[in-house]
Amino acid sequence: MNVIHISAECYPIAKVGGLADVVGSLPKYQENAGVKASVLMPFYNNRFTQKNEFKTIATAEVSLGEKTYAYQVLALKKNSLAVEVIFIDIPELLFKEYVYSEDDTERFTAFQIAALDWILSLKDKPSIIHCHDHHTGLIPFMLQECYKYKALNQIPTVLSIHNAQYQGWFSHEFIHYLPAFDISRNGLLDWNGAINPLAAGIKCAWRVTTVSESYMKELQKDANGLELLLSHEKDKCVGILNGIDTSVWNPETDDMLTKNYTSNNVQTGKTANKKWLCKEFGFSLSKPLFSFIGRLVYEKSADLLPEVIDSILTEKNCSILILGSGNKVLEQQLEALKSKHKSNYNKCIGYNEELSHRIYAGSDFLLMPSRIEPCGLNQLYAMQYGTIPIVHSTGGLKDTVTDVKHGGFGFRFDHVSVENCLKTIQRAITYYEEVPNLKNIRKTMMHIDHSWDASAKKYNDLYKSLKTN
Ligand SMILES: Nc1ncnc2c1ncn2[C@@H]1O[C@H](COP(=O)(O)OP(=O)(O)O[C@H]2O[C@H](CO)[C@@H](O)[C@H](O)[C@H]2O)[C@@H](O)[C@H]1O
Repeated sequence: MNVIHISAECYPIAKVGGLADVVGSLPKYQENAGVKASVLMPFYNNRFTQKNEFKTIATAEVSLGEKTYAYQVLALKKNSLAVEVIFIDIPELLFKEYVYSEDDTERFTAFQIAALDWILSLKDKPSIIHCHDHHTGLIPFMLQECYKYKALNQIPTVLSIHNAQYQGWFSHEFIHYLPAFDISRNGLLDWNGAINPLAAGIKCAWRVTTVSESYMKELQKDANGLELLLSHEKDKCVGILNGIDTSVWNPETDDMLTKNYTSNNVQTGKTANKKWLCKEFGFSLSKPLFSFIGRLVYEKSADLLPEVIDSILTEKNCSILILGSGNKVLEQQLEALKSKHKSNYNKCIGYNEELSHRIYAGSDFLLMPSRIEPCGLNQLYAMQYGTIPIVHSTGGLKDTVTDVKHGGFGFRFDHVSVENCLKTIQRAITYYEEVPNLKNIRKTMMHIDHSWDASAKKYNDLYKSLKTN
């Protein structure tokens, strides 16, 4: 059995967020569990593509309405990645520095058509096509409905929803971008009067997965307009919790850290990493350090951060560090707070992979007040590095973090508000001050197996249940 994952992001090639981490790691673990896995993604103009050499394995053209774009299918000359990755290079559309841009309808529609044209040309076809998020949501529809893909329509499709907030909507006036199909079937593309690639994927994929069980249930009540569809299709939906790549996220071997450590020397290891952060960002080593890493958007409750930071630092004895980018007004507010809280607040506005590893290792607590968190990887990385997560009880956060008051290893609160964030941070500060040694809770967290082993097997079993021949 062989699966091809089709995705806009894949770590370490192109990463905006957690989607890249999943597509960069799940296939490796699937291979270990006996299913051959590869990745098909766009060819961007970024550090990875500049630093590596590629060979052309096919050339062709893709049409979007009246326009035609030449493209190549590329593979790495020397593959140092754990799985095979194939690239669709449409220079006029996809070859940009950043993964996403304003013309994503054209970019990702062309990418999906080129991807299927290439699969159609293969002698050995994949046994499963696994799509990720709305950027690849048209694929299950096209396989099922477009005349030219008839030869592929017995290949089972799986669509994973990493984030249902983004759906890739575009107007019906662009329906001619898609290869020919029976137009009376265009209702499959529609949701609320627009072409909705995520909705089309949910309707047409053989199975739909969400990245945690709780998120699957939540989507039936709150899915940015798709609630009805998701409750209607619930029998083909399954929640499979994300894992983490322990060859990348491992404090014992992570070469981005100041000092490597295991659960046996977690205290000294974390202190050495905290010292580096405190020196770099001007904090006192003796105060508990709370960090936030992520996209500065509403789903992550990033809009609450300025008020939370200002209140907590006016009253309490702790330090706060923010790493993220997103909403520009919020970025400015977070910048401005620095002049008021010089010695115990700092921020890095931008994207910095290495710093994120150092923050997971050197912080005492990681803040994740997300309003919506389909799975969340940050809390898993934090726990892997012995850092205590503070989370809103939602989605995957609810499925992976148990509160200390129930014998667990984190702090949870139920409703998102500045007040509840503050109360929970206060609870964590008291815990930090009163529990003489956080070693035990850190050790407990570090011993939990968050690797992909169990979940990769669940995906493989799901594929096997869909096999048609
Ligand atoms: N400024 C920055 N600098 C460096 N690194 C940064 C960064 N901002 C974010 N990151 C990194 O990006 C990743 C974020 O992953 P998450 O899964 O927590 O959220 P995201 O919303 O992107 O993913 C969506 O998809 C994933 C995967 O399914 C789900 O877990 C999640 O709930 C869903 O919202 C982590 O690796 C984090 O360290």
